[in-house]
Amino acid sequence: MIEVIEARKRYWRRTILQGVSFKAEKGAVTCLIGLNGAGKSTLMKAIMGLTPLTSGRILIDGHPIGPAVYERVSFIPDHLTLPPSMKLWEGLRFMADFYANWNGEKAAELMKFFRLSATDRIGNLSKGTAAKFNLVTGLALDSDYVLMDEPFSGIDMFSREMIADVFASDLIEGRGVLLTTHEIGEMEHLIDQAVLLADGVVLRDFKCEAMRDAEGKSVVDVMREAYLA
Ligand SMILES: Nc1ncnc2c1ncn2[C@@H]1O[C@H](COP(=O)(O)OP(=O)(O)OP(=O)(O)O)[C@@H](O)[C@H]1O
Repeated sequence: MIEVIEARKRYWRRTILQGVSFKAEKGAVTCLIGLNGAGKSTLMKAIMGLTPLTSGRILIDGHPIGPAVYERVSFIPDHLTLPPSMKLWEGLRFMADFYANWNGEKAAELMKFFRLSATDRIGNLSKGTAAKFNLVTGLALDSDYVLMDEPFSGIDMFSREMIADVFASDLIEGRGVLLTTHEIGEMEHLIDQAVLLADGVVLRDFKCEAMRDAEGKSVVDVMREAYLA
């Protein structure tokens, strides 16, 4: 389980997170929702140790974040970070050389799943294809948790469906997924838990199925209530 406990973050004089707490369970898809600038990416980066919290704690399966736990968590940012001059196969080789927990078989399976061509150059990929390759590089790491920042952003409907299929496949099963997205409508059925952020605090934190069963509300319904109230 990823536990974020009373996370506070200040950039200079601006307070972005004012005591955010939530849990993202293994085997579940947890979605961080918030309007632009709510601090979603900041939280993701803090979990990966890429930006320090001003105060608060983050635990992965009970252990404070640090080098020992990073192999168990992979982070898929909202853009590809591999050099544009590389061909896809070179990017995969780079990942294999760099990460001890790289799983070549999984990478090959994902390349096939997304119908990507290993001889294409990263810099020439369309936005949606780059997003798919970005997912390949993150999901082919054998990690217990996967963090994804806006995996559906700017991607056409069919590519989104393809990415959604990965969520339902054994490539994800058993792992904990924490993602941010603006495209909540179509992706709602993939999400187990939603955490709504605003003004640096958690407005709502709920299990989607229980919310549907108990109150007949979709995630979008709860978002309307929370953000338009
Ligand atoms: N390095 C930084 N220095 C100063 N301010 C920053 C820095 N990084 C982020 N911020 C500010 O922190 C706030 C939260 O940013 P963050 O990227 O976490 O939001 P977000 O919820 O991911 O937004 P979006 O939905 O637009 O991606 C924003 O107002 C942003 O301008």
